Amino acid sequence: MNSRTAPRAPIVVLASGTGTLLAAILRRSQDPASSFQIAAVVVDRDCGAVQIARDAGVPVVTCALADHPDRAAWDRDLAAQVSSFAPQWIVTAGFMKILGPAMLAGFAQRIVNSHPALLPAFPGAHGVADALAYGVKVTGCTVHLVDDGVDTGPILAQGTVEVYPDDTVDSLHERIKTLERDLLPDVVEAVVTRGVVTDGRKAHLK
Ligand SMILES: Nc1nc2c(c(=O)[nH]1)N[C@@H](CN(C=O)c1ccc(C(=O)N[C@@H](CCC(=O)O)C(=O)O)cc1)CN2
Ligand SMILES: NCC(=O)N[C@@H]1O[C@H](COP(=O)([O-])[O-])[C@@H](O)[C@H]1O
Repeated sequence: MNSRTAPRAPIVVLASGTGTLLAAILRRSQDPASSFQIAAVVVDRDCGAVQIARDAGVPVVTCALADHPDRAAWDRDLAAQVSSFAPQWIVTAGFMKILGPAMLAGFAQRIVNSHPALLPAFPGAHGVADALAYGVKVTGCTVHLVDDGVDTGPILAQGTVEVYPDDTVDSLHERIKTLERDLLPDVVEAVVTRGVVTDGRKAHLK
């Protein structure tokens, strides 16, 4: 049985949804061979991710936009809360808020997001519905670095999913999530252990 002696890199996961991507990252972190640990889960609303974190004994912080006077104050508070856990990397796993200047300055090039479409196609909060409505035959997911745009950051990995004629948003999204639950933990392990080289728009795992 591999038993790590090296300290595990702390990461913070941001979530807003059912939390199945968080659960996948959590499972990977609990593998004796993994190189990272989840120091905290930060949510912007009450959601399924909260109970998943609590059941695993992971600290949960809620930072809701409605609890702040404006978006900039929310962004600053979010950055302060995340910083308090001294993470090496941040992962947005179904986090449904666009991060602002405070978060991006505080963690430049250290935020990884998983998006349920093949970027640059179908960015935004409704990527699966937009791809289905467009009539694409193939879609998928994209794991990328987060920048000041919306889903415009350098791409680290992608996976493809065939679209079936009878697909609904839910059936297609579930197949995409199945892909993400493998790809995102793989990328997290890779960025923690190998790091990332960026060259303009392009990014490569070392
Ligand atoms: N600065 C960035 N922040 C975030 C990015 C990013 O690429 N740059 N990715 C998102 C995740 N995401 C897509 O993968 C995404 C999530 C939400 C939205 C959005 O339009 N949110 C609205 C509110 C929607 C809601 O509350 O339901 C908003 O923030 O006003 C776009 C893309 C994580 N953050
Ligand atoms: N644009 C952001 C976005 O749509 N993110 C998507 O939210 C889902 C979260 O699933 P989960 O709540 O089951 O982990 C994932 O499919 C992720 O790609």
